[in-house]
Amino acid sequence: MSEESDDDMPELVAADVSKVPVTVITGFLGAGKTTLLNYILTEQHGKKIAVILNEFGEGDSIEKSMSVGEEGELFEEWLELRNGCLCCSVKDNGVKAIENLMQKKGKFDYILLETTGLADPGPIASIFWLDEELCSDVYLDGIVVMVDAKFCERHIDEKKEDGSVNECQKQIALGDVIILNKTDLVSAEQLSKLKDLIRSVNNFAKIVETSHSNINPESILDINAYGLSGDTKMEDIFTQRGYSTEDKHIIDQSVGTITVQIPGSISKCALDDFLQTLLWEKTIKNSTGNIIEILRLKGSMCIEGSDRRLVVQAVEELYDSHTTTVWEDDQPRSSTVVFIGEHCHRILGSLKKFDMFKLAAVRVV
Ligand SMILES: Nc1nc2c(ncn2[C@@H]2O[C@H](COP(=O)(O)OP(=O)(O)OP(=O)(O)O)[C@@H](O)[C@H]2O)c(=O)[nH]1
Ligand SMILES: [Zn+2]
Repeated sequence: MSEESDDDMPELVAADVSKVPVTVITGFLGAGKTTLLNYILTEQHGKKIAVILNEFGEGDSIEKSMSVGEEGELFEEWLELRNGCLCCSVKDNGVKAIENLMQKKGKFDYILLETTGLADPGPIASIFWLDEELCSDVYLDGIVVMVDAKFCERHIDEKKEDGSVNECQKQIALGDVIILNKTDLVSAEQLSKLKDLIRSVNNFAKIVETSHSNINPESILDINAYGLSGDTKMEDIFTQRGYSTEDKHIIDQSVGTITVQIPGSISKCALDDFLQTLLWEKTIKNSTGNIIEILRLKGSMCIEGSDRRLVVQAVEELYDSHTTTVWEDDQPRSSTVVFIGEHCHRILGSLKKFDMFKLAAVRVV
């Protein structure tokens, strides 16, 4: 055991069988989310899955269908959800839906939640990730983003009047798995170009190509993207996912991914100090003078005085960390941090002002 405070002890959520995983399915209007849920509910996969459709439309209150699939049969119930913009009011509605659902615990072992096409998955993810009451029942397994292979390029490139990041880029940035759907409607060349484009925004997510949302559920369920079982592969990312956008035509978009590796160990204090400046104070600028706005961050850290890795996860301004696996004696000690967000290019100079990044090497993608 390491000698750390209780705060640093691993919350072994993944090992807690009484908790139900939630996968959030997001993606642009008409990308194929409902088709995916229908497909999963009728496939034989040995799981009893509860689906929450959160398609808010016009009107005051909409009846929502919730299906619990059990050995191919569908038990249908109706959940009443109040209407409202998903981004700001999903907390009440989403939590209520899950709470109702939890009374039927035992009848299902997995929850899939479909958001509206225009939703920002950030706030939704934070609810399932960090809401204390809810988190005793469920945990966020990951965010799956459905991308329409035919129209994504147009959406990703859209400029918002206020200059903020558009929904499409935001969704892609927050995706743990990105499903490139409707591949039947594009050529191999278009598909390859689109993949480059997606990689230029989020180079960390797994990309799966499908048509008619026809997917092996294993690629999107139980992915444990919030790393509670120990993200030991993080260190390898720096060398393995060596994708480079050099020589490729990339649109003029500001959201991107960079991976930074720091040899040796760093102090927990220095890490917290950096994360709070980056995520809360938001005062760190890149070399072009633009504030770095993080959408998603993941880190596997080697902390001074600890014999275990510390996994850090952030979604927008929220972050959380927990100790995971033990460092083996022969493993070189290092930390890897993946930043996904706005103005993440050319940030090494700014990072090096923080002690923990003095020795850092960076890979920009
Ligand atoms: N050609 C083609 N059509 C598809 C594919 N996947 C889904 N569709 C069709 O696209 C339309 C939209 O699919 P949905 O599954 O309703 O998409 P959605 O993301 O749930 O849409 P919203 O909830 O309105 O945002 C439907 O008519 C589907 O049949 C595909 O791979 N290829
Ligand atoms: Zn839908």
